Amino acid sequence: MKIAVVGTGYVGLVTGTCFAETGNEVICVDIDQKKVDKLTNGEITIYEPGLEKLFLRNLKEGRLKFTTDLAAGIEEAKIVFLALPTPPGEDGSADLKYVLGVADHIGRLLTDYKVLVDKSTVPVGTAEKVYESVARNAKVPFDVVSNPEFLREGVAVDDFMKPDRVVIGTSSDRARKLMGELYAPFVRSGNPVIYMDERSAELTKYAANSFLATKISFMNEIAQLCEKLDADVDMVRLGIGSDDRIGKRFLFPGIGYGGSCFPKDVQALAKSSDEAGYDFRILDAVMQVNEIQKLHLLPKILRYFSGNLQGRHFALWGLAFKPNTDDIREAPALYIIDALLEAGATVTAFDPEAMKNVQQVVGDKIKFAENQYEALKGADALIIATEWNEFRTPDFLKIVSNLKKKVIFDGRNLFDIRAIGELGFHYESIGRRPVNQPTAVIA
Ligand SMILES: NC(=O)c1ccc[n+]([C@@H]2O[C@H](COP(=O)([O-])OP(=O)(O)OC[C@H]3O[C@@H](n4cnc5c(N)ncnc54)[C@H](O)[C@@H]3O)[C@@H](O)[C@H]2O)c1
Ligand SMILES: O=c1ccn([C@@H]2O[C@H](COP(=O)(O)OP(=O)(O)O[C@H]3O[C@H](CO)[C@@H](O)[C@H](O)[C@H]3O)[C@@H](O)[C@H]2O)c(=O)[nH]1
Repeated sequence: MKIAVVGTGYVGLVTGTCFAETGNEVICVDIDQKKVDKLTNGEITIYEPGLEKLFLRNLKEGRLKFTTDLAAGIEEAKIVFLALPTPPGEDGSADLKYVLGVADHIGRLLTDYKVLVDKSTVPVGTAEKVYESVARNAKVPFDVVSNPEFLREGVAVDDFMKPDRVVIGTSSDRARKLMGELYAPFVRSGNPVIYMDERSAELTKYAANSFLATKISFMNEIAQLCEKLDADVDMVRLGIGSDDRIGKRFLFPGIGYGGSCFPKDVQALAKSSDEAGYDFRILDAVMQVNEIQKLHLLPKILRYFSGNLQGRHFALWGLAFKPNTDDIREAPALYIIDALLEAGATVTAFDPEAMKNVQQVVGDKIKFAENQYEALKGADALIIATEWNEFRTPDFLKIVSNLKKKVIFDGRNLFDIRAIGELGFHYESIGRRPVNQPTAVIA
């Protein structure tokens, strides 16, 4: 089938590549000429494990093309995906200017029936708004479908190729049939395509992200309580996660959720709810807890250094909002850096993929190291903000020989408490007992 994907960012590129991989002819459209040139020349524009191989194969075999020309891009497509940004507006609601702007433009370009698909995360009622924008100028029939995307960065290819479910919101039999054909190769038995109306599909996306964010904030509160009651959150997590009704996943406490989706989507659902005259109390708590959690390590660090970080130097492992991505949007590490600098400390950071992006934001306010061990040189303590695999099993001898003292503040609970205690580290993590708490105040 011939399809077009408008917006070739994270979701657009994964969507286009994966549809090409299942034999479709895909044209991706973007307004960013530089991005389109790079992609056309075989240079991938996002870091996503496993994507480059598929991208290059489909580009080479001619199933995947890129253009800035919307008219040419959609001309022959039966289905046109809109994978455009929906950033938070000033009041927290999703800003639909990109989606509705393109919809308005597409109305003028339609020459035959097409299915237009909202792939972006959009509030309830957007499919109707898109329909109206297109209809203002369209002279041929068309349908608008809501098909929210549930992929996670870092495992996006797997999530797209083997989705837990595909949600398709449409009230048109014609659109339903075409969408069913397109997704047929992706859904295995037990992982269904779920058809519903457009509004329910739109809400499903926000409900999924908000529920997952709620799970995380809930566990972060349990972790806070563990610290107060001298319990261990890892034990509690195992204890509750083995109940199928709760499930093992997304129960990991840490320094809060970040990324381009959870923070903006929880906020947008709260705003939609407000506008609908419903006070969604849980969401307010989820956001408040997350704000507090991002800086949960700071009081621990301050306490260890007797309330004064002036002149202290810290090594920071991890900048991306989670491992296997270079994405730093709403990354907790950025909040920690700001707080440390404000307290008069200095920072040398290392991240396998995200250093370039952070450098663009913070400039020379912090230093960047070539590798994780170089970051430790002369530091008073190591802070861990992202759970990259290479940080999980480090060479502890190298840590000891580079750090000034054996002190680690771990925002992702990477190390076994007993093992790290035996190595003589002062180690503080999230919701677990501190190891080797000094009895004397550190000068
Ligand atoms: N990133 C994720 O993991 C993820 C997962 C699921 C859903 N989503 C949702 O998908 C949507 C897109 O997110 P993203 O992360 O891919 O965004 P992104 O910012 O990475 O990419 C958006 C792309 O759209 C392009 N663009 C902007 N205006 C355009 C126009 N008028 N015509 C053509 N192209 C235009 C930009 O140049 C950019 O390349 C958002 O609604 C987001 O909430 C994102
Ligand atoms: O137990 C957990 C799991 C995750 N996180 C944090 O939660 C954030 C989001 O993680 P994840 O969901 O893996 O990343 P995203 O790529 O942002 O994916 C989410 O947002 C996407 C965009 O909407 C959706 O498509 C995905 O289904 C949804 O998982 C990150 O900061 C993680 O560190 C935790 O703190 N504890």
